Amino acid sequence: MGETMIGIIGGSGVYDIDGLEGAEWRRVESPWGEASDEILFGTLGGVKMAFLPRHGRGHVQSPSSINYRANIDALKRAGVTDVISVSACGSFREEMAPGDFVVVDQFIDRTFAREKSFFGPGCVAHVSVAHPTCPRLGAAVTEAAKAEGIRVHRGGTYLCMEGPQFSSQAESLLYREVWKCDVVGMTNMPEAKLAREAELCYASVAMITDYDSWHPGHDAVDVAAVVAVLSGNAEKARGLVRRLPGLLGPERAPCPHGCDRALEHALITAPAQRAPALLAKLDAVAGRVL
Ligand SMILES: CSC[C@H]1O[C@H](OP(=O)(O)O)[C@H](O)[C@@H]1O
Ligand SMILES: Nc1ncnc2[nH]cnc12
Repeated sequence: MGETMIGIIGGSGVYDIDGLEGAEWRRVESPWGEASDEILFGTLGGVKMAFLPRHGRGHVQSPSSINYRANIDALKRAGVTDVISVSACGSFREEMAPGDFVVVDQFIDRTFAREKSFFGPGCVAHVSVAHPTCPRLGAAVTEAAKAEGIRVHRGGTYLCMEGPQFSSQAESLLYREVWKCDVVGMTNMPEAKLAREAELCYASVAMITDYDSWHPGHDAVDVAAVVAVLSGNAEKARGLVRRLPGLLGPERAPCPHGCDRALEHALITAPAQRAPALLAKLDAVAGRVL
């Protein structure tokens, strides 16, 4: 039995969390470069917490400039076991209205200008992302949202676009009507894939801010519309986070879905052929199996 450390990745509008005992911002060095910001450490209800603002305090990183590898590596290196992302998203469903939360369970990755793996020449690995989110964590997040009185939908497909521009109406209709996606954002990929490579449980909460640009009864999304809904959503997200320690507890059993053993059969490079420089960088992410 290990110790739980809950990692929260805060998206647009969520640049800190409150109520942590012994709260302290600390930089975590990573061989993968600079994380988006320092990490806020502390405890909540006796459970260790680590909070990282995805875009940095003051929102300085764009979806394409975020160093997702450094962020996930820094969280893993700091001892995080479970990662919960809270993200501002557009909705493709009438019933997933601005102000609602959606506990995402699937992704379509349309990003193309990001580093997507910790592995590569000298140490090749292929993890499964058939089920990219952890159902145990998703259940806890759903329960936390319900306990906070948030309108929450369990399950949904998140279309991750490169951005930074919002979608054209034709893209919005394609994602909604042909691909049957539920929400759209710019950041959960490759974050979720990297969390899986790092053997971290990952859940994602989409905080709906708008109807993107498909809805005949609503203007196409812009930042002003997102920000108008964001502050209320951010308060709800903080309430949700405060409920998590009570639901997850300080002691952590192995993940029943195997997220924490994702690398068990993923490495394919022959041990004698593995590149020492890459292995050194993989110490936190893959040290368990190397
Ligand atoms: C400010 S609107 C677009 C911006 O908001 C979302 O960020 P996050 O996923 O970190 O909450 C979206 O992905 C874009 O980065
Ligand atoms: N409509 C939208 N598209 C992409 N990212 C978003 N973040 C919030 N709303 C969004």
